[in-house]
Amino acid sequence: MRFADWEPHYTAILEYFGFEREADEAAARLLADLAGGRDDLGLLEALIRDRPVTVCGNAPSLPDELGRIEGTVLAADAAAEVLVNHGIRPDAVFTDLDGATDVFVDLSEQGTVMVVHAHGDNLPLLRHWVPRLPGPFVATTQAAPLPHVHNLGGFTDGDRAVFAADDLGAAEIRIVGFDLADKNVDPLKRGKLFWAGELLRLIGHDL
Ligand SMILES: Nc1ncnc2c1ncn2[C@@H]1O[C@H](COP(=O)(O)OP(=O)(O)OP(=O)(O)O)[C@@H](O)[C@H]1O
Ligand SMILES: Nc1nc2c(c(=O)[nH]1)N=C(CO)CN2
Repeated sequence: MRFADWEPHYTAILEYFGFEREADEAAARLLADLAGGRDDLGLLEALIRDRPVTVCGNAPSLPDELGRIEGTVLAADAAAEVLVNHGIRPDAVFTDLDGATDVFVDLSEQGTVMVVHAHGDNLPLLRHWVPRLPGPFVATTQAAPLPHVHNLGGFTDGDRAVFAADDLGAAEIRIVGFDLADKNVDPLKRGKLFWAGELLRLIGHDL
């Protein structure tokens, strides 16, 4: 999605949550510095283009849906750990790092593409984790893109993975481990899941 098409949705999200665009922009600049020019978007695209892709969210239903996974596996944040615990190494992990553990470092060492998202509320996490991830790396922002910091559209880790699969030409996108009506989450998370649903509908996924 072009930034001009994404921007109205982004502005609405900033307003809804009271997030600051300037803070997101500062985070994107920090991530650009920390990444030091690493940019494996081409590798991510090669994993996705013309292939069936499964995006795994971290709803409590994920373990029961593992049998539906096929093709390239994109994990949303802590869903990666659930997959690893069931013997599945994701091809890429989309993360703002709030679910990061040393499992992410192991995955990075094994060649999983880490798609790390900068926003105004994760600067300390970026500083902590980015230097510890040695493998393939893609930097993303929800604000205007910078050189080597991409904006493929989307907001939460899960819907951003679906936007990336869509943008990078997946042959088919299967979505598992998403429960956007989950009541066992705090109000902030409920708002994020609401927006995930709105954004996914925009690109033809009505969950
Ligand atoms: N019921 C659910 N609970 C949690 N995550 C869900 C759910 N349904 C779908 N997801 C997707 O799974 C992603 C990863 O979930 P995780 O629990 O790791 O959330 P998170 O790190 O708090 O995510 P985010 O920071 O994007 O809100 C979420 O970003 C969301 O897109
Ligand atoms: N500023 C800001 N941006 C975000 C945040 C957040 O908590 N703060 N959380 C996200 C996904 O959970 C995505 N983007």
